[in-house]
Order: sequence, then structure tokens, then C-alpha cells
Amino acid sequence: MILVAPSILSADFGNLTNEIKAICDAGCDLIHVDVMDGHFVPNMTIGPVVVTPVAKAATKPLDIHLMVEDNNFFIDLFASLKPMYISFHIESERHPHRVIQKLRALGIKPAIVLNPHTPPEAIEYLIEDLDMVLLMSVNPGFGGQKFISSVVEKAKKLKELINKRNPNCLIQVDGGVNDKNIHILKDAGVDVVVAGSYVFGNDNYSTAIKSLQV
Ligand SMILES: O=C(CO)[C@@H](O)[C@H](O)COP(=O)(O)O
Ligand SMILES: [Co+2]
Repeated sequence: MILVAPSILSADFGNLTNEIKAICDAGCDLIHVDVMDGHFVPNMTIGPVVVTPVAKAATKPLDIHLMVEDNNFFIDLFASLKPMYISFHIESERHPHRVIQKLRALGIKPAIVLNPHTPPEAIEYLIEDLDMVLLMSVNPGFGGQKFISSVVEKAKKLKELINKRNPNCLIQVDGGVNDKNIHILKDAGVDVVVAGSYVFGNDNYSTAIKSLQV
């Protein structure tokens, strides 16, 4: 079954801890936390001052998605919150293997993110050291954007590389995911989806999450 990670970017930040409890009670699998620095992407979000109460309220593991220039700095900021995953963009990192080793040493599962234009071959020789690869199906920076459908073919290519190099590595897709595209993602071999506006825009979080757990 596909695992669902609601992106809290679309939550009501005036009522954040209750929103976190609500998605956990509604049966989500992970909590996706989008961290943006205003440099790597043209938007800024949250740091440890906000993510710490999120971690306290959460009964499901955190999945932190870094959209930042300085990955090491942000990993140091969030490591004490013991997220299950931290993902960082291949496009922002000169030494991705070193960052993977750092995450492993901290007991955090390493994941790498690919922007829509980046081919899966860019990380072929990192797959054996990764727990997850995140394919962006929108340009990173904002919630509520339209799904870029070329990610489906990319997921299939990535799945072939994963089968060859490390079958335990998961494929995650992030951006514009909803109940209309979930089945093509499942058929392409996707294991985890992030959904922000679809989950938080639904009156019933449980119904929305279940409709993606196919
Ligand atoms: O990383 C990002 C955006 O940069 C995502 O996690 C979005 O926040 C997903 O939102 P929706 O596209 O599902 O509304
Ligand atoms: Co994200």
C-alpha cells in the first residue's frame, strides 16, 4: 500500500499542533515538513522554533524535505528532533555522498530529491546508500501547484535503477498528488506520496488520506 505523507505547508499555521494531531489521528504514515531558505527556492518557511512543537505533537515520524543551499547547516538544526527521514536536493549539494554519510551517522534515513528536470541517472551511484529518492512533480517552493506528468516515466526509469542497485530504496513523489493521479503513480512503482493541498483542502482528512493509500 502507498504510504501518505501530508505536507504541513498547507495546514492552518494558526492552529498547527491541532492540525498535526488531526492528520496523525486520520491515519497518515509520515508528516512531511517543507523547509525553504529563500535562496535555493523563492520562498521561506519554517525552522526549529516551529518544527519542535510539531515534533512534540506528532505521533507519526517526521519526513523533513530540505529546499536549501546549505544542507549541513539545516541538518544540524533539525537532527535533535530525530526525524525518520531528511531529504536534500541533488541540485544544491556538491558532496551528496558525504551528506548521506552524515545523516546515517546521526541515525536519520537519508533521501535525495530530484527536481523535475534532473534525470534519475544523476543519482545512480548513490542509490545503494539511500533509503528513499524523492521525485518532485512540481517545481519546489510552493504548495498547490499542478502535477507535472513526466514524473511518471521518470519513476519507472528510477524503479529499474533501484531494482538493480538497492531494491529496499523507496520512491517518493511530491507535488500535485491527488486521488486522480494516485493510481498511475502506484503503477509506476511509487511507494510514498506527499500531499499538501489535497489533504488539508479536504473537510475530512481521513477520507483524503485513505483515498491515497491504494
Ligand atoms: O515540497 C513541496 C513544495 O516545494 C511540497 O511538499 C508541497 O508542499 C506539496 O504540496 P501540494 O502540491 O500537495 O499542494
Ligand atoms: Co515537499
